[in-house]
Amino acid sequence: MSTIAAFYGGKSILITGATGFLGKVLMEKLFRTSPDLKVIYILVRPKAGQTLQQRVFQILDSKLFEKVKEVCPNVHEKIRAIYADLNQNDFAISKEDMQELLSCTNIIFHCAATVRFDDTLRHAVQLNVTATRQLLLMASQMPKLEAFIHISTAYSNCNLKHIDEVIYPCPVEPKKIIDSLEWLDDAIIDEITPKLIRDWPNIYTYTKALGEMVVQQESRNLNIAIIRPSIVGATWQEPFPGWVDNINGPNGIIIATGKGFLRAIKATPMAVADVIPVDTVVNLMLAVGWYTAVHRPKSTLVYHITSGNMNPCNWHKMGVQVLATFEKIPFERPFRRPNANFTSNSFTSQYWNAVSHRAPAIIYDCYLRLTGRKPRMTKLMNRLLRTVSMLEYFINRSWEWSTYNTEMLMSELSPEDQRVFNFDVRQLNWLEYIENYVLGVKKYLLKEDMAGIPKAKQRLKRSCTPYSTL
Ligand SMILES: CCCCCCCCCCCCCCCCCCCCCCCC(=O)SCCNC(=O)CCNC(=O)[C@H](O)C(C)(C)COP(=O)(O)OP(=O)(O)OC[C@H]1O[C@@H](n2cnc3c(N)ncnc32)[C@H](O)[C@@H]1OP(=O)(O)O
Ligand SMILES: NC(=O)C1=CN([C@@H]2O[C@H](COP(=O)(O)OP(=O)(O)OC[C@H]3O[C@@H](n4cnc5c(N)ncnc54)[C@H](OP(=O)(O)O)[C@@H]3O)[C@@H](O)[C@H]2O)C=CC1
Repeated sequence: MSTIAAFYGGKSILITGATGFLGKVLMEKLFRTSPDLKVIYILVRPKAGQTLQQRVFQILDSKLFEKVKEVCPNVHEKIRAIYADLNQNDFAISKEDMQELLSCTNIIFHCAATVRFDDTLRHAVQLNVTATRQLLLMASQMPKLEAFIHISTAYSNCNLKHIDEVIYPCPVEPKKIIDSLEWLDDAIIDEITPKLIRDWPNIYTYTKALGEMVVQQESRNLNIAIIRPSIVGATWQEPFPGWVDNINGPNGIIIATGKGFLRAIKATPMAVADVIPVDTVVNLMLAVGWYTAVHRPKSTLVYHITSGNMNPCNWHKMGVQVLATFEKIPFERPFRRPNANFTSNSFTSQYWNAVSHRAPAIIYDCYLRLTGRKPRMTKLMNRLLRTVSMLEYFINRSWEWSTYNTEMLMSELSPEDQRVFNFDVRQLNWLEYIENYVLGVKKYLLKEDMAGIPKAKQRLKRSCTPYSTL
């Protein structure tokens, strides 16, 4: 019997960000391995015209939860969705709900965040910093709380090259920033943002660093741990390979390349592609929750969950395998035959953008106009190139993350826990993982029918553009 799975039995667990990519996989694993847990409280806001209940039903009815329904048939009764907006005071939680959360919660997993690179400083601070402070305040009033697990990112200190499992101080105190955002108007905030974020590449990574500082400052006597994943990718093994549900990180690039929109990118081929499967991250989170609650380390431990130092893959290898997979399982109705070039030279990159991206988009829009249709390709291409430019920082550099705490934790697990909550990324076979990843993007994101593959392959054979060697 797994010690970790048994630990979560009978527990009341509070998850923020449960409707997000990581949150869903976390809930799935919890229900599957500890079906006797008492309840999972999730803080949810209504969204896109859906009520809280509709959002929960949609998640539980998805393919991701198919196995859970076999193991835990009463899963619907074990999820308690609580109306909450983390942007508001006290999260706009009702008094009764707040009372229940304060008196019953045993473990908190704080996953909610804005992960947009282009968010406003005001909104990103509100969600990634102030809301974290507010949640810690709530946690300090929970008599039954055993552990508070805060999810950060391995890139919260990406202004450094070597990153240890410690909390680094930020140049400006989070409290000062929170206070000043209360009275500064948006125009002034926009003006001072570059000065504040200094050598961080975007507001997201900067506010995640501030969030960690808040955790350190407001930890009181709580049992806290911080987890820093690198680029979270599709599932590796559980509940099945290749599950993915948003267009963040590599996902959007895989779609754009597979559909033939994107054919060149400014990337350093030998830079480490530090992708980490989402199920690996979740396994570590659950192991950390157990360890923090049971072993009560004296200080807040930081855990890196990255792939680069244990089992490195680079962008070249990843790109080659992604392209090879498009040959076997092409996406439907591509704009052009998928092709790819990596260049680390800015001039060459601009050349490719003009010749291989903007010009074909303009020509295609002319064709649409001539045939009486609305032009759309130039707009789409501009948006895509803007997205790519925001990711460039991360695909042209490599970082070294130390993983002493993560390795220590692995050695603390029983053989059974090492199997059930496997976060040993050395066992990952990249070629197999990437193939499943691309297949997952096709199935779960693009929702393309696998029966269409032979036809798509035939179409690909007829197009003559050769693949580049990257
Ligand atoms: C050609 C060469 C390639 C050759 C090789 C082949 C591929 C090889 C694979 C390798 C790829 C290499 C690139 C990988 C780069 C990875 C770097 C990642 C770095 C991460 C570092 C930090 C990690 C983290 O800690 S956090 C997670 C990362 N966060 C993000 O990734 C967020 C980044 N995104 C943004 O900030 C924004 O989305 C932005 C600014 C990029 C774009 O904003 P914009 O306003 O233009 O668009 P959106 O509003 O976001 O959406 C556009 C469009 O999509 C719809 N949409 C949004 N979300 C979803 C969803 N979940 N599912 C489905 N659809 C979604 C949205 O509704 C919009 O549609 P409309 O119809 O237009 O409304
Ligand atoms: N994905 C990645 O590559 C990486 C992610 N991380 C970290 O992991 C965590 C989870 O990321 P991920 O799952 O990818 O992100 P998602 O964007 O998929 O999920 C974000 C979650 O936060 C919730 N949320 C956002 N704003 C509010 C609000 N005002 N009130 C209530 N809930 C809100 C969202 O709810 P809603 O559904 O209503 O929008 C959603 O559930 C984050 O802390 C992120 O920084 C770290 C490294 C890499």
